[in-house]
This record gives sequence, C-alpha cells and structure tokens, in this order.
Amino acid sequence: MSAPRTLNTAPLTALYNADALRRIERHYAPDSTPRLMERAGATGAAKAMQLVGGRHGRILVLCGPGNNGGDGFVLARQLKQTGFDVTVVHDCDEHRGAEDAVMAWASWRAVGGLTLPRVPDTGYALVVDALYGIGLTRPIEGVHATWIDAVNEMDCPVLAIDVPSGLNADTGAVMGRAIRASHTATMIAMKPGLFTLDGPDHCGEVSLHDLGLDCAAVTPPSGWQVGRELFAHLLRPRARNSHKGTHGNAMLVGGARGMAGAALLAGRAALKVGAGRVFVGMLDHAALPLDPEQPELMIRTPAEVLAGDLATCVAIGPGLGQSPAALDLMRDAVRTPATLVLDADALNLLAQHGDLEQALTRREAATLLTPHPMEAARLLRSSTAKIQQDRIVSARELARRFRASVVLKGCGSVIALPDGRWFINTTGNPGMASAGMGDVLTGLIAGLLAQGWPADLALLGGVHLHGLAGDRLVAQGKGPNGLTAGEVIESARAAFNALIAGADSRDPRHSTR
Ligand SMILES: NC(=O)C1=CN([C@@H]2O[C@H](COP(=O)(O)OP(=O)(O)OC[C@H]3O[C@@H](n4cnc5c(N)ncnc54)[C@H](O)[C@@H]3O)[C@@H](O)[C@H]2O)[C@@H](O)CC1
Ligand SMILES: Nc1ncnc2c1ncn2[C@@H]1O[C@H](COP(=O)(O)OP(=O)(O)O)[C@@H](O)[C@H]1O
Ligand SMILES: [K+]
Repeated sequence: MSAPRTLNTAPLTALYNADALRRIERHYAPDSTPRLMERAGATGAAKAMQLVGGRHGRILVLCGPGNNGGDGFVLARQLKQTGFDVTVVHDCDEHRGAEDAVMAWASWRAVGGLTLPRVPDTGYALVVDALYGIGLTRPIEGVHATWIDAVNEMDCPVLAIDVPSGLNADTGAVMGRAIRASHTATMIAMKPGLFTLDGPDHCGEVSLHDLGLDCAAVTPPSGWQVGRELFAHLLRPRARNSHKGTHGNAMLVGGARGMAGAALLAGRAALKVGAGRVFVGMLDHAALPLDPEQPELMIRTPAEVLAGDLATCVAIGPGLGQSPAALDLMRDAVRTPATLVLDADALNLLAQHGDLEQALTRREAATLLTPHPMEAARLLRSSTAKIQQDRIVSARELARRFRASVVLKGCGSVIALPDGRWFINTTGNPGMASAGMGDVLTGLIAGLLAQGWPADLALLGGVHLHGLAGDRLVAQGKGPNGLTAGEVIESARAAFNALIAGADSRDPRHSTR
C-alpha cells in the first residue's frame, strides 16, 4: 500500500456530505452576521443577475418548504429591489422551515412580493430553483413534481440553488424527479452528489460559493475530487540517462479465444503511457503470437508472464473469460508479490470463489480492483441498482471487504481506499460508454505502476488520465458519439505528456530538477 505521505489531499477540492454540512452550519450559524441565509440569497441573486446579463427580465423563483426555499425568498427580494420582475411560486400556507426561512418569506412579502401556488406561463429570462437542497428526505411527488416537470420543459436557463431539487446531494441519485439545471450555485462546499451518477446530467455548470466559511476548520472533508495536484510530484520529465529497465515492466494477463482485443488494448495502453516493457500473457496464445499493429508488445503464454520475476505489476482480467484455465491463472495471480490489478472476468471469478477472496485479503502487496457497477454487484452479492443507489458507500464497502483500493467506474467514478478515504473523478464523458474503455483504463494503471507510481496514485492518476484523454477527443470533435477505446489510448499518450510538460512549467518544485 502506498505510504500516506504520497497522498496529499490538502490541495484538492473537498467534498462534504449533508451530515458534515449540518455540523458546519451549526458551528457558524449562531454568530453569522449577516445571517447565512442572507448571504446565500445574495450570492444566488448575484449569480442570477450574471446569467440574465444584467438586463431586466422576468424571473421565476420556485421556493420550497425549508431553508432552500428561504434562500429563494432572499434572492427574490434582492432581485425585485434591483428592479427585476420576479414571480415566486410557493405552496405552503405556513412556512415549516427554520426561523430564518420564515423571516425570509416575511421580508419578501414586506417588499410587496406575491406568491403564486402554481407555475404560471412561460417566457422567463431565468428560472431559479430553490425548492429543495440538502434536506431532501424522500422522493418528490405531487404538486412539486409537476412544477419540476414544467420547468424542465422550459426553454430558458435554470439556476439551481445549492443542489438541483430532487437530486440527492450525497449520492447523485434522482429522488422521484429532479430539476435539470443549466447552472448550479452551490453554497458552503461542494457536495458529492453533484459529481457522480445523475448529478452531472442535472447540475449544468457548478459554481462554489463558500459564504466566507472555513469548512475544514470545523470538520475534515468527507471526500475529495481527484485533481492533478494529487500526483503532480510524480509528473517528472524522464531522466535523459534512462533505459527501458528504468521504466518498468507491465504484465497483463487475459485474451481468451474471441477476446484477444481486450488484452491487446490493455497492453497498448500500458505501452503508450510509458511502461518500459509490456508483456501480454494471452490465453489464446497460439492464435495470436504477435500483435501486428503493435509489435512492441511481447506476447507470451499467461504462465510465462506469471512465472517471470521481472514484474512491477500484474494486471489480470481483460478478455480473461471464466474457464477452468482462467481460474487457475487467477489462483496464481493472487499469489504474485507484485501490485495486482483485477479487472473484468478476474472480478467475476473473484465473486464466485471464496478461496480467491481469502487469498486476496492476505496479500502483502497492494491490490487494485476496477469494477463497473455490475461487477461490483456480483462482488457484493447485490444488484446493480443497489450499488448505484449509493456509489460511495458501495465503493467503500468493496475496499473494506477486499482490503483493496477500488474504482467503481461510470459517470463520476468513485475511488475508495482501504483506509476509508474516497474520491470522485470528474474527467471523462459518455463517449467512454463503449466497449474496450475499461481495458484501456486497466492498461493505463498498469503502465503507471510499471513506472514506479505508488499503487493508490496509479489508480487515481490512471482514472483521471483516462477521462482526460476522452475529454480531449471530444474537444477535438471526435466524440462523444463514436469515440473508440483505441483512440483513447493515443489521446492518453498526448494527455500524459501534456500533464508532464504542464507540471514542469507550473510546479516550482520541478524547475530545479
Ligand atoms: N441551515 C443553514 O444555516 C443554511 C442553509 N442553507 C440552505 O438550506 C438548505 C437546507 O435546508 P433544509 O434543511 O431546510 O432543507 P431543504 O430546504 O432542502 O428542505 C427541507 C424541507 O423539505 C421537506 N422535505 C424533504 N423532502 C421532501 C419531499 N420529497 N417532499 C416534500 N417535502 C420534503 C422536509 O420535511 C423539510 O421541511 C441548503 O440546501 C441551503 O440551500 C443556506 O441558506 C445556507 C445556510
Ligand atoms: N458516462 C460516462 N461518463 C464518464 N466515464 C464513463 C462513462 N461511461 C463509461 N465511462 C468510463 O469508461 C470505462 C468503461 O469501462 P467498462 O465498463 O469496464 O468497459 P469495457 O468492459 O467495455 O471495457 C470506465 O472507466 C468508465 O468510468
Ligand atoms: K434547489
């Protein structure tokens, strides 16, 4: 396992779950002048004015029953006082929220503000969604569901305050239905649900407004966003006086009959991220003794690859299949003293064979698991839906149970470490939902491990780089539709070299090297 000092989370964007946010609010709220809700409303109003371009236009504000609604009333009041034509929709006879929200509603009425009980006609310059924030406790139904449906049909920008209403701020799950915002102004701290599962499809552009509070002084972050700062110290230019041995050996095992492509994609990715030598142990070795498009790959039998003592890392799974031969290879692989990456069918075999699980949890070297949600469900004897209900909890449970570092892949991949820390990666795009992308990720991780990256950083860095590579292709017009895994390998090479070049010029620690 990588030493803790190699994982410096301090420069990363912190993520706070609802419980931690409540602690922060309780700490600061009593002494806050102006009140936190006034600050949140004012911040939201400024953001709204920015979005309507400073022009006066009709603005619709949906206000809910709690403090999120309170933010909405403050915002509505400020916009009205600035001269905007503001319509508030609110359906509570008596405000059930806390004192601040009741006061905010009263101050809206005090400036002559009216509330309507239903969403009126369209034709707004902006809709502000202040229905629910972190206090959402159950699926939205009834009249609020119809408001959300109406707003989602409107053809204008939608600014969500704190969290798009209906989105679970902790998990990114839609509860019943949710606002599809073009912008989300989130208060105090970033929330995990904005960045995983359904979050990115509902938040639009996210801006953070800390309201002047120092969250870390009250409670440690719940998790972090993956950022290049985490591994910047490893993005070093190569020493001129280096040779292939300096850059390590990546060992990949897979490629059963009909699935050779998976192992080759992984091998090529390891090579193109800079591993000194890449050996691919192909189950269907007789059919493919050479990769004609990448003859640099050293194709061997799986037994040869696993028996070698040159391995810095072993990655097993891409195209492995679940045959008796594959199971035997897994039993050998879990005994390797090298860092081990398990992907695809290696994970499916692990889910079915208790002896593999026992051997895995006894390993001294690090183990990395790269399941997609269905593989995660098999590993935890659960269902894909349950895994996705709370991706952070699922990833942490996998890490704990298998004493491994885990990436639960998908929109907003969640990385969990055995010590309980977790991260969300925000690079990547839906163009990467196509066959072979996971094999490329495994190869990138193996390539970084070969080059001596500590296990956890190879996992975090590999996931981040994989997404960056996909995003570069979309920026070049090569996706998301039709993006291929092979293209992502080429793009990862460019992205990795760009990261290293950027680290060189931006990070003073490297200027003297
Ligand atoms: N407490 C504070 O100090 C601050 C809170 N702020 C705002 O307050 C929000 C949190 O406020 P609250 O805790 O009041 O939570 P919300 O405003 O998100 O909503 C809670 C209310 O909605 C009800 N509710 C939850 N789910 C429902 C559903 N599906 N259908 C119908 N009713 C439902 C609850 O019973 C409760 O009355 C934050 O997201 C943020 O916008 C900000 O003003 C900053 C300061
Ligand atoms: N919608 C998405 N947004 C971001 N990344 C995605 C998305 N869909 C897939 N990916 C990424 O692409 C890869 C797909 O892996 P996997 O499902 O194992 O594919 P395969 O088995 O076909 O190789 C993962 O790294 C995953 O995080
Ligand atoms: K909201």
